[in-house]
Amino acid sequence: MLLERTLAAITPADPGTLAAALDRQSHLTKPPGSLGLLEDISVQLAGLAASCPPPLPEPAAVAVFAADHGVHAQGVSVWPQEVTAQMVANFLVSGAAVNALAAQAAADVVVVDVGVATPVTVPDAAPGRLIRRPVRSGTADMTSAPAMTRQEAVRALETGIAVAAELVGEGHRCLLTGDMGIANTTASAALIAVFTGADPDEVTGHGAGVDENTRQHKANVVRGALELHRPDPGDPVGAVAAVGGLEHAAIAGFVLGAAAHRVPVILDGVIASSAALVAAALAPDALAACVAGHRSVEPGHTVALRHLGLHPLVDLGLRLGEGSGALLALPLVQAAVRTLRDMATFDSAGVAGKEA
Ligand SMILES: O=C(O)c1ccc[n+]([C@@H]2O[C@H](COP(=O)([O-])O)[C@@H](O)[C@H]2O)c1
Ligand SMILES: Cc1cc2nc[nH]c2cc1C
Repeated sequence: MLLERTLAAITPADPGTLAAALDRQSHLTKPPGSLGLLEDISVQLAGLAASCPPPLPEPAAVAVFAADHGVHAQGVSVWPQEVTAQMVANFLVSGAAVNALAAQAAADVVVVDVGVATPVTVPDAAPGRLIRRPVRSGTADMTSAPAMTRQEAVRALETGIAVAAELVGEGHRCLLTGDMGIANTTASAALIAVFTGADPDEVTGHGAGVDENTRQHKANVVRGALELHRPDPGDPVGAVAAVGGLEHAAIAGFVLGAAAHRVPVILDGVIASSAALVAAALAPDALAACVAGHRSVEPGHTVALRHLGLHPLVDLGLRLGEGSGALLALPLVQAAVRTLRDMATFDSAGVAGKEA
């Protein structure tokens, strides 16, 4: 099975290359540590590629995984479910934030329908790329049934793995996660509560704009679903099937696929990080490929990042999704590799080192 083969292919960063990259960083013409997180990212990517310096993470592609959520029926979002399909159409005509930010960062955009509930109307001659791999038409309402079956969760995971393989096969050397799914911050909060042990109230936020009363209702919806299914963090497929979303499972697979190909993957916001919790529970070494693009204002995102041990590159008060925060971080990840690759050492530049 593709999932099992992918998990078996994920191995830790190369320790010798990590050491070589750390050593090179300490000889570059700057006070050691002065490039902050960029130094850490450059060392991480060297270890991932087992090459110092690592290849530049370009060209890049963002995959926007789109799906719908049965839990929408509980009144957890202020937006109608049809917006998911309508935004997919908008991505395909380049009208969304992801398109503008991808153009700025020179990244390709692919949209993957893993379970949009409303038929997607693709405008004539739309320039965008849509991969149609629906696993089912939206999830079931997690407050009364598992969101999906285990088999469906595996199919969504394997769809994400296959999309990562496709993009790497085309020559992409940096993958970015994106998501679109009305009500998906509810499923994200549920997953974060499962994998971090946090209380639902602590990890449930305002999503795409619910008021405080609705946020509290949303936290209670999450609490009810967790009491009903009692998802086990030791069974990540079962957990994502019970309270996750099709895009969450697909993004988890996308992360695993990137890690198996030893290509970095820049995570977007709270949806991506909740999916990364699933991926890391399946294969902890997948984290060697993960970079946190940004910190979303959604409270569960901070909790998930802390649990994953990831440090977000930018913190701009974003709460959009679509891959927006990952795209804004992409030039920073590329810059990190350039510093390790292109800077002179104290020796080569004839710059005096620190005094003893
Ligand atoms: O990326 C984030 O952290 C993020 C935070 C809040 C909302 N969103 C986006 O908003 C949608 C979900 O919001 P909601 O309120 O319907 O759950 C979905 O399409 C997400 O991409 C995304
Ligand atoms: C308009 C809109 C655009 C989005 N993009 C990602 N999530 C979204 C949610 C809404 C509501």
